[in-house]
Amino acid sequence: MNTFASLPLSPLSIRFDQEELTLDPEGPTLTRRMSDLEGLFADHQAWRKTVADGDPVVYSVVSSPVPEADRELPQSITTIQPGTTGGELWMTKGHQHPNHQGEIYLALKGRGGLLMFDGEKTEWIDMTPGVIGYIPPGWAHRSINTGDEPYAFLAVYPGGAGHDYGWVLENGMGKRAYAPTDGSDDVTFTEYFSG
Ligand SMILES: O=P(O)(O)OC[C@H]1O[C@H](O)[C@H](O)[C@@H](O)[C@@H]1O
Ligand SMILES: [Fe+2]
Repeated sequence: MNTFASLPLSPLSIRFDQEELTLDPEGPTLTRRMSDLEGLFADHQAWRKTVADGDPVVYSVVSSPVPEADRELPQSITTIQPGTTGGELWMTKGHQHPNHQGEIYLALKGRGGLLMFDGEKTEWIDMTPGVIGYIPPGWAHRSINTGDEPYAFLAVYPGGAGHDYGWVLENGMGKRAYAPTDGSDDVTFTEYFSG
């Protein structure tokens, strides 16, 4: 729940700035630095070094004022910076919705991937501007920047869906995505070992 939840609900026009990747009016925002992604990259030593070497911002999320409340339909723009840690592409923490509800993403800028895991199978969608990725109920989801500029996407999700980060720490995401080493554009995948 956020501080906007008590506002009266009325129809709302929200302006999206394609260059700045901002929303106006703006609701809650968050910034995740490398230190916020503890236990998620396979190479813990590389993760620790990146934290010690300046703890860069990995991604930020700006939301509209639509509250995360039951029956509401909030939306947010997530922008992931390009980079790798131990070869693994920079990514969101990833989460499961505790009460299994769907979500859609629309790629806006840059190049990325939508990795989904239902506890057994993984699915990957290449996200380039204009692609809508559908996350069915019960699939944990993580976004990954596969390019060399910021990757941004719009998310629209049920306000009561919630974010379960422990599920991903416990179950992983099935696969990990690494930058290509052969000069191609192809992401390399490895099986998930939480290490
Ligand atoms: O919550 P994370 O896994 O860190 O992902 C970052 C964000 O991605 C999308 O924008 C989702 O709709 C947000 O709800 C989520 O917070
Ligand atoms: Fe979600």
